[in-house]
Amino acid sequence: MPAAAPALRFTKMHGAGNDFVVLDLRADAAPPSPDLCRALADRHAGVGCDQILTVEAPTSADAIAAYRIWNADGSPSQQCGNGARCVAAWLVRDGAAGRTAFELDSPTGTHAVEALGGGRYRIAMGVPRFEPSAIGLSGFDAERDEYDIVLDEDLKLRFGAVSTGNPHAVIEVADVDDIPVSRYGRALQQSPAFAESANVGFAQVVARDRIRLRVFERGVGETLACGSGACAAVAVLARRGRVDRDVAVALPGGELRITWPGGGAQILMSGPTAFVFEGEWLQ
Ligand SMILES: N[C@H](CCC[C@H](N)C(=O)O)C(=O)O
Repeated sequence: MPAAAPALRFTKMHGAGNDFVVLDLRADAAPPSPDLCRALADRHAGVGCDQILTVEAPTSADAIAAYRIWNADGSPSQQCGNGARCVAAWLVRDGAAGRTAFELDSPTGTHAVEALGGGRYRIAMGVPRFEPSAIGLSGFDAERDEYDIVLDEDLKLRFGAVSTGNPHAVIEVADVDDIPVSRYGRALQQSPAFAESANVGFAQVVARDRIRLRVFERGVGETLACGSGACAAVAVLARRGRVDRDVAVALPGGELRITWPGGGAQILMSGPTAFVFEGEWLQ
C-alpha cells in the first residue's frame, strides 16, 4: 500500500475582503503547481480564494520569512499587498515573529513590516517605478503621467501606469459605481501594450486625502480589495497632483491607508487582516 501523501494543511485568510489560502512551505515543501493553485482557488470544488500565498524560508539576511504569490488562475505574481499583511499576521500568530516590527522577503524585495494592533499591519511596499520598461508597457516612447490607447470596438481609454513590483494601470473615473470594470479591465489586460498583462484600477477622487477604488486584477478579475492596486492608484494620482501624500483608499471590501512622500521614497500601506479557518486539503 503506497504511503499516503502528507496532508496539505492551509489557513484561509483575507485582507479587506481579498481572500487567500496560506500554505506553510518553510520546511522546503515544493511550491504549489498551477493546477493545484487553480484547484485550491475554485469557489465550488476547492477552498476558494483570489490568491494562494506561500510562507517560506527568508531569502535575505534580515527577514524572518519570505512569501510568494499565485493568482486564482495559477499565474504567479511578484507582489500582493493584502497578502503581505496576511503573511505578517500569520507569522505573528505562529509565534515566528516574536516582535511587532520585522522584515519579509517578497519576489521583488525586502519589506519592513509593523504590527499596528487589532490585526492591522503596515508594510513598506517599495518605491513605485513609472518607466514603461518596469511595467512591461510597450508602444509608448517615454514615461508619461497618462497614456491614451484605442482598444477593440473603438474603445478609447486614458490611463496612468506604474509598477509596485507588479504591473498596474490606473484609470481615473467620475464614479466607480458607473463604470464597466470587467469590460474595460479585460480589454486593457488583453492589449498588446501590456506584455505581462496588468492589474487595472478604476479610481474616483473624492477629496485630496480620499479616493474610491475598484480593481480588475490580473489572474483573478475584480476583487474586493487590492493592496498593490491601492498603492498604484495613489502613486499615479499623487504624481499628477490630484491627491496629497497620505490618502484613505475605500475599496468595496474595506479601507486601506496609503502614504507616499514621493520620488524615491517607499510607499507605505496599512490595513486589516483576518483569519477565517484552518483546514486540510484532501484532494
Ligand atoms: N493579481 C495581482 C497579484 C495580487 C495583488 C493583490 N491581491 C494585492 O493585494 O496587491 C497580480 O497578478 O499582479
